[in-house]
Amino acid sequence: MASSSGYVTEGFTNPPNYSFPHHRLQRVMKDSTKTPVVLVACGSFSPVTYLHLRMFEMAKDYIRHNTDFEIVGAYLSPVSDMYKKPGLLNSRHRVNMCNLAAEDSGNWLMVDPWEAFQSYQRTAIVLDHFDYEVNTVLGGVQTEEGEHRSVHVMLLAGSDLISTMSEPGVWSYSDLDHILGRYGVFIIERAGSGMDQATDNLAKWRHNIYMINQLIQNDVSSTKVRLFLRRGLSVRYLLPNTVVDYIEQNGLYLDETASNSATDKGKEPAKKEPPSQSSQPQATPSGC
Ligand SMILES: Nc1ncnc2c1ncn2[C@@H]1O[C@H](COP(=O)(O)OP(=O)(O)OP(=O)(O)O)[C@@H](O)[C@H]1O
Ligand SMILES: NC(=O)c1ccc[n+]([C@@H]2O[C@H](COP(=O)(O)O)[C@@H](O)[C@H]2O)c1
Repeated sequence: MASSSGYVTEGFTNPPNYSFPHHRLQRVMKDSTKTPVVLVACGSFSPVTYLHLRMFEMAKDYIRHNTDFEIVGAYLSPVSDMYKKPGLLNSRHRVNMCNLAAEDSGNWLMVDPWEAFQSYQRTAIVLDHFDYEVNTVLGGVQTEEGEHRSVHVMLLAGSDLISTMSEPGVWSYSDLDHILGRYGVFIIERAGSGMDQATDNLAKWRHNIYMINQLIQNDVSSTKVRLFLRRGLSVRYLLPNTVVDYIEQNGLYLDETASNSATDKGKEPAKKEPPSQSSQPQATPSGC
Protein backbone atom coordinates (compact mmCIF):
# COMPACT_ATOMS: atom_id res chain seq x y z
CA MET A 1 0.00 0.00 0.00
CA ALA A 2 1.30 3.49 -0.81
CA SER A 3 2.04 5.61 2.25
CA SER A 4 1.25 9.30 2.69
CA SER A 5 4.66 10.11 1.17
CA GLY A 6 3.54 8.24 -1.92
CA TYR A 7 6.07 5.46 -1.41
CA VAL A 8 5.02 1.83 -1.12
CA THR A 9 7.34 1.63 1.86
CA GLU A 10 8.80 4.34 4.10
CA GLY A 11 12.20 2.82 4.85
CA PHE A 12 14.63 1.25 2.42
CA THR A 13 17.09 -1.43 3.45
CA ASN A 14 20.44 -1.00 1.76
CA PRO A 15 22.92 -3.85 1.19
CA PRO A 16 26.20 -3.55 3.15
CA ASN A 17 28.58 -0.86 1.80
CA TYR A 18 25.97 0.26 -0.71
CA SER A 19 26.10 3.63 -2.39
CA PHE A 20 23.76 4.70 -5.16
CA PRO A 21 25.63 5.00 -8.49
CA HIS A 22 25.06 8.40 -10.05
CA HIS A 23 28.34 9.14 -11.84
CA ARG A 24 26.55 9.25 -15.21
CA LEU A 25 23.40 10.96 -14.04
CA GLN A 26 23.01 14.18 -16.00
CA ARG A 27 22.44 16.80 -13.29
CA VAL A 28 21.73 19.73 -15.61
CA MET A 29 19.05 19.41 -18.26
CA LYS A 30 19.75 20.29 -21.87
CA ASP A 31 16.21 21.47 -22.59
CA SER A 32 14.26 23.12 -19.77
CA THR A 33 10.94 22.72 -21.63
CA LYS A 34 11.15 18.92 -21.15
CA THR A 35 10.45 16.60 -18.22
CA PRO A 36 13.56 14.83 -16.89
CA VAL A 37 13.26 11.05 -16.79
CA VAL A 38 15.33 8.16 -15.43
CA LEU A 39 14.84 4.76 -17.08
CA VAL A 40 15.04 1.62 -14.94
CA ALA A 41 15.17 -1.88 -16.45
CA CYS A 42 14.56 -4.61 -13.86
CA GLY A 43 15.41 -8.20 -14.72
CA SER A 44 17.61 -11.21 -14.28
CA PHE A 45 20.33 -10.26 -16.77
CA SER A 46 21.69 -13.80 -16.56
CA PRO A 47 23.61 -12.90 -18.65
CA VAL A 48 23.01 -9.38 -19.96
CA THR A 49 22.68 -9.42 -23.78
CA TYR A 50 22.79 -6.86 -26.57
CA LEU A 51 18.99 -6.94 -26.57
CA HIS A 52 18.93 -5.62 -23.03
CA LEU A 53 21.22 -2.80 -24.14
CA ARG A 54 19.18 -2.22 -27.32
CA MET A 55 16.10 -1.63 -25.14
CA PHE A 56 17.70 1.57 -23.88
CA GLU A 57 18.68 2.73 -27.37
CA MET A 58 15.15 2.06 -28.67
CA ALA A 59 13.68 3.97 -25.74
CA LYS A 60 16.12 6.82 -26.34
CA ASP A 61 15.03 7.16 -29.99
CA TYR A 62 11.36 6.87 -29.10
CA ILE A 63 11.58 9.46 -26.33
CA ARG A 64 13.47 11.94 -28.49
CA HIS A 65 11.01 11.69 -31.39
CA ASN A 66 7.67 11.15 -29.65
CA THR A 67 7.65 12.60 -26.14
CA ASP A 68 8.47 15.67 -24.06
CA PHE A 69 10.84 13.74 -21.81
CA GLU A 70 14.58 14.21 -21.57
CA ILE A 71 16.54 11.19 -20.36
CA VAL A 72 18.91 12.19 -17.55
CA GLY A 73 19.85 8.68 -16.41
CA ALA A 74 19.42 5.00 -17.25
CA TYR A 75 19.89 1.96 -15.04
CA LEU A 76 20.06 -1.81 -15.18
CA SER A 77 18.76 -3.21 -11.90
CA PRO A 78 19.56 -6.94 -11.62
CA VAL A 79 17.15 -8.90 -9.47
CA SER A 80 18.08 -10.53 -6.14
CA ASP A 81 19.31 -14.13 -6.01
CA MET A 82 16.22 -14.81 -3.91
CA TYR A 83 14.10 -14.52 -7.07
CA LYS A 84 15.19 -18.14 -7.70
CA LYS A 85 14.44 -18.08 -11.40
CA PRO A 86 15.94 -21.04 -13.30
CA GLY A 87 19.32 -20.08 -14.74
CA LEU A 88 19.72 -17.15 -12.35
CA LEU A 89 23.44 -16.95 -11.72
CA ASN A 90 24.89 -15.54 -8.51
CA SER A 91 24.28 -11.78 -8.29
CA ARG A 92 27.98 -10.93 -8.01
CA HIS A 93 28.59 -12.31 -11.48
CA ARG A 94 25.40 -10.79 -12.92
CA VAL A 95 26.27 -7.35 -11.56
CA ASN A 96 29.87 -7.66 -12.81
CA MET A 97 28.63 -8.59 -16.30
CA CYS A 98 26.13 -5.72 -16.30
CA ASN A 99 28.92 -3.32 -15.30
CA LEU A 100 31.11 -4.57 -18.16
CA ALA A 101 28.18 -4.15 -20.58
CA ALA A 102 27.40 -0.66 -19.28
CA GLU A 103 31.05 0.37 -19.68
CA ASP A 104 30.85 -0.84 -23.25
CA SER A 105 27.67 1.05 -24.03
CA GLY A 106 28.68 4.69 -24.28
CA ASN A 107 28.37 7.21 -21.54
CA TRP A 108 24.93 6.96 -20.05
CA LEU A 109 24.04 3.52 -18.70
CA MET A 110 24.61 2.61 -15.01
CA VAL A 111 24.09 -0.52 -12.92
CA ASP A 112 22.42 -0.29 -9.53
CA PRO A 113 23.25 -3.34 -7.37
CA TRP A 114 20.72 -2.35 -4.68
CA GLU A 115 18.18 -5.14 -5.31
CA ALA A 116 20.78 -7.67 -6.47
CA PHE A 117 22.66 -7.73 -3.17
CA GLN A 118 19.78 -8.18 -0.77
CA SER A 119 16.47 -9.97 -0.26
CA TYR A 120 13.90 -9.96 -3.07
CA GLN A 121 12.39 -6.52 -3.67
CA ARG A 122 9.21 -6.05 -5.67
CA THR A 123 9.44 -3.78 -8.70
CA ALA A 124 7.22 -1.14 -7.05
CA ILE A 125 9.73 -0.91 -4.20
CA VAL A 126 12.66 -0.78 -6.62
CA LEU A 127 11.13 2.21 -8.43
CA ASP A 128 10.48 3.89 -5.08
CA HIS A 129 14.15 3.33 -4.21
CA PHE A 130 15.21 5.11 -7.42
CA ASP A 131 12.77 7.94 -6.80
CA TYR A 132 14.10 8.32 -3.27
CA GLU A 133 17.78 8.27 -4.31
CA VAL A 134 17.41 10.59 -7.29
CA ASN A 135 14.86 13.07 -5.96
CA THR A 136 15.12 12.98 -2.16
CA VAL A 137 18.81 12.21 -1.61
CA LEU A 138 20.35 13.87 -4.68
CA GLY A 139 17.70 16.58 -4.96
CA GLY A 140 16.66 15.95 -8.56
CA VAL A 141 18.22 17.91 -11.42
CA GLN A 142 18.43 21.52 -12.54
CA THR A 143 17.72 23.43 -15.71
CA GLU A 144 20.51 25.48 -17.29
CA GLU A 145 18.91 28.49 -15.60
CA GLY A 146 19.39 26.81 -12.20
CA GLU A 147 15.74 25.89 -11.65
CA HIS A 148 15.09 22.68 -9.69
CA ARG A 149 13.26 19.81 -11.41
CA SER A 150 12.03 16.53 -9.96
CA VAL A 151 12.97 13.53 -12.05
CA HIS A 152 10.29 11.16 -13.31
CA VAL A 153 11.33 7.53 -12.74
CA MET A 154 10.02 5.09 -15.35
CA LEU A 155 10.21 1.35 -15.87
CA LEU A 156 11.69 0.01 -19.12
CA ALA A 157 10.55 -3.54 -19.93
CA GLY A 158 9.92 -6.02 -22.70
CA SER A 159 6.35 -6.89 -23.68
CA ASP A 160 6.73 -10.36 -22.16
CA LEU A 161 7.21 -8.84 -18.73
CA ILE A 162 4.24 -6.53 -19.17
CA SER A 163 2.09 -9.51 -20.26
CA THR A 164 2.70 -11.04 -16.85
CA MET A 165 0.91 -8.03 -15.35
CA SER A 166 -2.34 -9.53 -16.59
CA GLU A 167 -1.56 -12.96 -15.14
CA PRO A 168 -3.29 -13.69 -11.85
CA GLY A 169 -1.08 -13.81 -8.77
CA VAL A 170 2.10 -12.33 -10.26
CA TRP A 171 1.56 -8.64 -9.43
CA SER A 172 -0.72 -7.14 -6.77
CA TYR A 173 -3.24 -4.53 -7.90
CA SER A 174 -1.76 -1.92 -5.56
CA ASP A 175 1.72 -2.51 -6.99
CA LEU A 176 0.41 -2.21 -10.54
CA ASP A 177 -1.38 0.99 -9.63
CA HIS A 178 1.81 2.29 -8.06
CA ILE A 179 4.10 1.27 -10.96
CA LEU A 180 1.81 2.31 -13.81
CA GLY A 181 -0.09 5.11 -12.08
CA ARG A 182 2.70 6.89 -10.23
CA TYR A 183 5.66 6.02 -12.47
CA GLY A 184 4.79 4.61 -15.91
CA VAL A 185 6.48 2.27 -18.34
CA PHE A 186 8.15 2.10 -21.72
CA ILE A 187 7.39 -1.28 -23.28
CA ILE A 188 9.69 -2.76 -25.91
CA GLU A 189 8.01 -5.18 -28.30
CA ARG A 190 9.35 -8.69 -27.88
CA ALA A 191 9.00 -11.46 -30.45
CA GLY A 192 6.33 -13.95 -29.32
CA SER A 193 4.66 -11.54 -26.91
CA GLY A 194 2.13 -9.25 -28.57
CA MET A 195 1.88 -5.61 -27.57
CA ASP A 196 -1.94 -5.57 -27.52
CA GLN A 197 -2.07 -8.71 -25.48
CA ALA A 198 0.47 -7.15 -23.13
CA THR A 199 -1.62 -4.08 -22.38
CA ASP A 200 -5.25 -5.14 -22.86
CA ASN A 201 -5.89 -5.33 -19.13
CA LEU A 202 -3.88 -2.25 -18.27
CA ALA A 203 -6.10 0.29 -20.08
CA LYS A 204 -6.72 2.24 -16.88
CA TRP A 205 -3.10 3.40 -16.92
CA ARG A 206 -2.89 3.87 -20.72
CA HIS A 207 -1.71 7.48 -20.37
CA ASN A 208 1.45 6.24 -18.61
CA ILE A 209 2.22 3.32 -20.95
CA TYR A 210 4.40 3.95 -24.00
CA MET A 211 4.74 1.14 -26.55
CA ILE A 212 7.85 0.90 -28.70
CA ASN A 213 7.86 -1.37 -31.75
CA GLN A 214 10.96 -3.28 -32.74
CA LEU A 215 11.86 -2.19 -36.27
CA ILE A 216 14.49 -4.91 -36.56
CA GLN A 217 13.18 -8.15 -35.15
CA ASN A 218 15.66 -9.70 -32.78
CA ASP A 219 14.78 -12.38 -30.27
CA VAL A 220 18.07 -12.90 -28.49
CA SER A 221 17.33 -14.02 -24.94
CA SER A 222 19.44 -14.92 -21.94
CA THR A 223 17.84 -18.38 -22.01
CA LYS A 224 19.14 -19.01 -25.53
CA VAL A 225 22.58 -17.68 -24.61
CA ARG A 226 22.75 -20.04 -21.63
CA LEU A 227 21.67 -22.93 -23.88
CA PHE A 228 24.39 -22.10 -26.41
CA LEU A 229 27.02 -21.95 -23.67
CA ARG A 230 25.99 -25.33 -22.27
CA ARG A 231 26.26 -26.81 -25.75
CA GLY A 232 29.69 -25.29 -26.31
CA LEU A 233 28.41 -22.92 -29.04
CA SER A 234 29.73 -19.42 -29.57
CA VAL A 235 27.76 -16.50 -28.13
CA ARG A 236 30.06 -13.81 -29.49
CA TYR A 237 28.17 -10.85 -31.03
CA LEU A 238 25.05 -11.73 -29.05
CA LEU A 239 26.52 -9.95 -26.03
CA PRO A 240 29.43 -7.55 -25.53
CA ASN A 241 32.88 -9.10 -26.00
CA THR A 242 33.89 -8.09 -22.48
CA VAL A 243 30.93 -10.09 -21.11
CA VAL A 244 31.76 -13.10 -23.34
CA ASP A 245 35.36 -12.97 -22.05
CA TYR A 246 34.12 -12.74 -18.44
CA ILE A 247 31.87 -15.79 -18.93
CA GLU A 248 34.75 -17.78 -20.44
CA GLN A 249 37.25 -16.71 -17.78
CA ASN A 250 34.90 -17.70 -14.97
CA GLY A 251 33.55 -20.86 -16.60
CA LEU A 252 29.95 -19.68 -16.24
CA TYR A 253 26.78 -21.35 -17.50
CA LEU A 254 28.44 -24.66 -18.35
CA ASP A 255 26.22 -26.68 -16.06
CA GLU A 256 22.47 -26.93 -16.59
CA THR A 257 21.79 -27.07 -12.86
CA ALA A 258 23.85 -23.93 -12.23
CA SER A 259 21.65 -21.24 -10.76
CA ASN A 260 21.74 -18.79 -7.89
CA SER A 261 24.81 -19.56 -5.81
CA ALA A 262 26.15 -22.15 -8.26
CA THR A 263 28.50 -19.51 -9.47
CA ASP A 264 31.63 -21.06 -10.84
CA LYS A 265 33.00 -24.39 -11.83
CA GLY A 266 33.38 -26.56 -8.75
CA LYS A 267 30.82 -24.82 -6.56
CA GLU A 268 27.72 -26.46 -5.16
CA PRO A 269 24.45 -25.74 -6.96
CA ALA A 270 21.84 -23.80 -4.99
CA LYS A 271 18.84 -25.47 -3.40
CA LYS A 272 15.67 -24.55 -5.24
CA GLU A 273 13.04 -23.05 -2.98
CA PRO A 274 9.86 -21.57 -4.40
CA PRO A 275 9.49 -17.94 -3.36
CA SER A 276 6.56 -17.12 -1.10
CA GLN A 277 3.76 -15.31 -2.89
CA SER A 278 3.43 -12.50 -0.37
CA SER A 279 6.84 -10.93 -0.80
CA GLN A 280 8.33 -12.67 -3.81
CA PRO A 281 6.52 -13.39 -7.03
CA GLN A 282 7.00 -16.77 -8.66
CA ALA A 283 9.63 -16.19 -11.33
CA THR A 284 7.59 -16.05 -14.50
CA PRO A 285 8.64 -17.59 -17.80
CA SER A 286 9.65 -15.01 -20.34
CA GLY A 287 10.26 -15.19 -24.04
CA CYS A 288 13.08 -17.33 -25.24
N1 LIG B 1 14.72 -9.84 -26.98
C1 LIG B 1 14.10 -8.96 -26.16
N2 LIG B 1 13.20 -8.08 -26.64
C2 LIG B 1 12.56 -7.22 -25.82
N3 LIG B 1 12.76 -7.18 -24.47
C3 LIG B 1 13.63 -8.03 -23.94
C4 LIG B 1 14.37 -8.96 -24.76
N4 LIG B 1 15.18 -9.68 -23.93
C5 LIG B 1 14.93 -9.24 -22.68
N5 LIG B 1 14.02 -8.27 -22.67
C6 LIG B 1 13.49 -7.54 -21.51
O1 LIG B 1 14.59 -7.24 -20.67
C7 LIG B 1 14.16 -7.22 -19.31
C8 LIG B 1 15.07 -8.06 -18.47
O2 LIG B 1 15.04 -9.35 -19.01
P1 LIG B 1 15.45 -10.67 -18.22
O3 LIG B 1 16.91 -10.73 -18.07
O4 LIG B 1 14.67 -10.84 -16.96
O5 LIG B 1 14.85 -11.62 -19.25
P2 LIG B 1 15.25 -12.57 -20.38
O6 LIG B 1 16.29 -12.09 -21.34
O7 LIG B 1 13.93 -12.97 -20.89
O8 LIG B 1 15.90 -13.69 -19.52
P3 LIG B 1 15.59 -15.23 -19.50
O9 LIG B 1 15.79 -15.68 -20.92
O10 LIG B 1 16.60 -15.69 -18.52
O11 LIG B 1 14.14 -15.37 -19.08
C9 LIG B 1 12.71 -7.70 -19.31
O12 LIG B 1 11.86 -6.57 -19.25
C10 LIG B 1 12.56 -8.39 -20.66
O13 LIG B 1 11.23 -8.30 -21.14
N1 LIG C 1 5.27 -8.26 -8.36
C1 LIG C 1 6.39 -7.82 -8.83
O1 LIG C 1 6.95 -6.84 -8.40
C2 LIG C 1 7.03 -8.60 -9.97
C3 LIG C 1 6.41 -9.68 -10.58
C4 LIG C 1 7.06 -10.34 -11.63
C5 LIG C 1 8.32 -9.90 -12.05
N2 LIG C 1 8.89 -8.83 -11.44
C6 LIG C 1 10.21 -8.35 -11.85
O2 LIG C 1 10.37 -8.44 -13.24
C7 LIG C 1 11.72 -8.68 -13.55
C8 LIG C 1 11.88 -9.74 -14.61
O3 LIG C 1 11.24 -10.87 -14.21
P1 LIG C 1 11.20 -12.17 -15.17
O4 LIG C 1 12.64 -12.43 -15.54
O5 LIG C 1 10.60 -13.25 -14.33
O6 LIG C 1 10.40 -11.79 -16.38
C9 LIG C 1 12.42 -8.99 -12.24
O7 LIG C 1 13.16 -7.84 -11.89
C10 LIG C 1 11.30 -9.20 -11.24
O8 LIG C 1 11.61 -8.70 -9.95
C11 LIG C 1 8.28 -8.18 -10.43
